[in-house]
Amino acid sequence: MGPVRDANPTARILLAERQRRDVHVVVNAATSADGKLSSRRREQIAISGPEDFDRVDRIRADSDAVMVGVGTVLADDPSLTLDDAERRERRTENGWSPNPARVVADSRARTPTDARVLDDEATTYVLTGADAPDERIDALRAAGAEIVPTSSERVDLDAAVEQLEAAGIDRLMVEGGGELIFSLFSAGLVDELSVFVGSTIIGGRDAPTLADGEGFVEEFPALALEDVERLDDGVVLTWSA
Ligand SMILES: NC(=O)C1=CN([C@@H]2O[C@H](COP(=O)(O)OP(=O)(O)OC[C@H]3O[C@@H](n4cnc5c(N)ncnc54)[C@H](O)[C@@H]3O)[C@@H](O)[C@H]2O)C=CC1
Ligand SMILES: Nc1nc(O)c(N)c(N[C@@H]2O[C@H](COP(=O)(O)O)[C@@H](O)[C@H]2O)n1
Repeated sequence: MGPVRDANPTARILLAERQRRDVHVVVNAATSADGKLSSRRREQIAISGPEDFDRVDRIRADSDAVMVGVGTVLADDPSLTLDDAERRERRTENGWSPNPARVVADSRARTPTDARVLDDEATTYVLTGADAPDERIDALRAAGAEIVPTSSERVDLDAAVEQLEAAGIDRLMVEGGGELIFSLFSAGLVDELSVFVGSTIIGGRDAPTLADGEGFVEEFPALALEDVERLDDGVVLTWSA
């Protein structure tokens, strides 16, 4: 990775940002052939297949925590736990929790108290912003969430990652959605990006894409292509950042 970054001044700036943290951040997502994460109705779509879901499960198993934005919780209600019982067992044998912890970036503490990420299967950290209502924070705490407060309107991802690191999270997998992924690139926090690109077109200017947010206009994060793999009816592309 070193020589690739050194050859690129933009990457050098991002590297300087990233060196402040030791947490390794791996972003993983599935997109349609036209780069969409889901339809404009924000309904979860089966973009990939069983081989890719197994690959996702493997990355989860190797992670200390799996993170999503609250938009994904509200749209998909994911569990973010491991499907494969043997992987859970192996983690336990290694002295880890059976499932990785879960992390939700949720500025205003909108995560529903009956969301699957708040079940008893794993520790769940909810990262909040300065404007999160106290009663919502109390409700999430009562539902079992560990609140990680930050002091900006949207979650200050740099500060939040620092707090997660202090809680023992060294390897953080991020599963989306597009708003959160853009912000992580913007903060220079991404180390690795894996995208399953499927063989379907979703279309729609309002459908979420891999990196939404405001978009970059001057400096664009540079990636180095590390691997290309055929899987299911698509391809997995892996870059280092
Ligand atoms: N195909 C795939 O691999 C995946 C698809 N998705 C899809 O993505 C869509 C959800 O994506 P989005 O709407 O983009 O929501 P998101 O999951 O990126 O969450 C965005 C929300 O997170 C909160 N947030 C707090 N701090 C933030 C920060 N610093 N930066 C950005 N957001 C911050 C805000 O409330 C913001 O509205 C759903 O349709 C879901 O189905 C989600 C995950 C994976
Ligand atoms: N890798 C992948 N392939 C697809 O085809 C998808 N639709 C998604 N979506 C995301 O996967 C997460 C599901 O989590 P659980 O299995 O419920 O734990 C969720 O975040 C979806 O948005 N991913």
